[in-house]
Amino acid sequence: MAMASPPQSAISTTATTTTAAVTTANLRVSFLRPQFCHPRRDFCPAGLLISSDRIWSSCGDANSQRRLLLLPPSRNVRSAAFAGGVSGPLLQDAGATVLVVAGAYALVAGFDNLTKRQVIEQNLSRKLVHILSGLLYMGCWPIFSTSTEARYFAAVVPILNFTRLLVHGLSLVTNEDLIKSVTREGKAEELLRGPLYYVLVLILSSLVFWRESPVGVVALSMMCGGDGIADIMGRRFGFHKIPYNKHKSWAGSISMFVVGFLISIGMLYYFSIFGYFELDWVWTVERVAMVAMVATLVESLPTNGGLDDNISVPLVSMLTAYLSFGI
Ligand SMILES: Nc1ccn([C@@H]2O[C@H](COP(=O)(O)OP(=O)(O)OP(=O)(O)O)[C@@H](O)[C@H]2O)c(=O)n1
Ligand SMILES: C/C(=C\CO)CCC[C@H](C)CCC[C@H](C)CCCC(C)C
Repeated sequence: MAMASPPQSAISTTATTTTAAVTTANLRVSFLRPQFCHPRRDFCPAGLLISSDRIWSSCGDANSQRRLLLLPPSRNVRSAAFAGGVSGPLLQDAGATVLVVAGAYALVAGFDNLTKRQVIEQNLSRKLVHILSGLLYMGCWPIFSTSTEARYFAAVVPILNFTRLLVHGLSLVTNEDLIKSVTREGKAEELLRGPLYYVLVLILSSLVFWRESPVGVVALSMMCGGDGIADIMGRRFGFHKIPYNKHKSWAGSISMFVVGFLISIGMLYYFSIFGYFELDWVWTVERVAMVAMVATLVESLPTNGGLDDNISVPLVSMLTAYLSFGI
């Protein structure tokens, strides 16, 4: 990220002290429009704009459209679980990891059970697992501690699922239940495509963006909620096909745009409640709408069996969100 390089003469003692005290890994971020910038600020060498209680990072020159507010972990961040200092961050993260691993296992087993009992058909089960697993996974992020290592603990869950998919996909171990819940045709090797890419994206998002950036939150919302609903709605109501792709329908794409947009806004609001970032909502709605539009367009394109939606949708969402949000 390009940081403004402020004049050396403008460095204040307060700025230097505060900068030293704050490590990047422990910072929370806020994306605000220029008019939200704190009026009282001095420059420091790292490109951080220091105010009395907040640290601003400039993503360009002084007139840049983007401003990034970095906050040290503080009283503002709410921990959803294991509150209090008794357990310590390590224990909290270990507990949260065990809980989410169990949740992931229960989700897949639960949908397998529903499919076996013929409560829902296999394809609907697969799409509901697609929608719910990523969204619930993201929804669990606040139960991890505010420590630097928290994201690595959280990433353990998709990493374990990655290993599980690999082992079963390569038929090293056979588990018909897993195959039934997450594949289209019930073939083991299918685990090595869509589902594997899906968990890879979860790993990437938690390690790179974590809960501190709207980029990962929006990309996962589009992949899980948007792309998942396009299939469900498209298969049921997709009578009118898109002119350039006879396999996709207006109903699927419009549902993807609307639901992906709403879930993205909902998830951003959810994380802002916990204080991980603050957003100017009018500005955010515009940008999320743009990301949803680009992701929907890319999803609707013919691929001829090429690029999987679980790669194209999150990657293009990340890129668009990165360009529009600024990080
Ligand atoms: N914009 C969209 C997206 C999907 N669909 C419907 O949902 C089905 C599955 O779409 P998609 O998930 O893109 O297909 P595949 O990649 O073949 O399947 P999957 O990703 O689920 O493995 C399509 O055949 C179509 O009926 C649609 O109508 N409009
Ligand atoms: C069917 C899928 C993709 C095809 O488009 C999704 C596959 C999902 C994985 C097998 C399971 C992933 C679990 C998540 C990493 C964690 C979910 C935790 C939550 C608490 C349920």
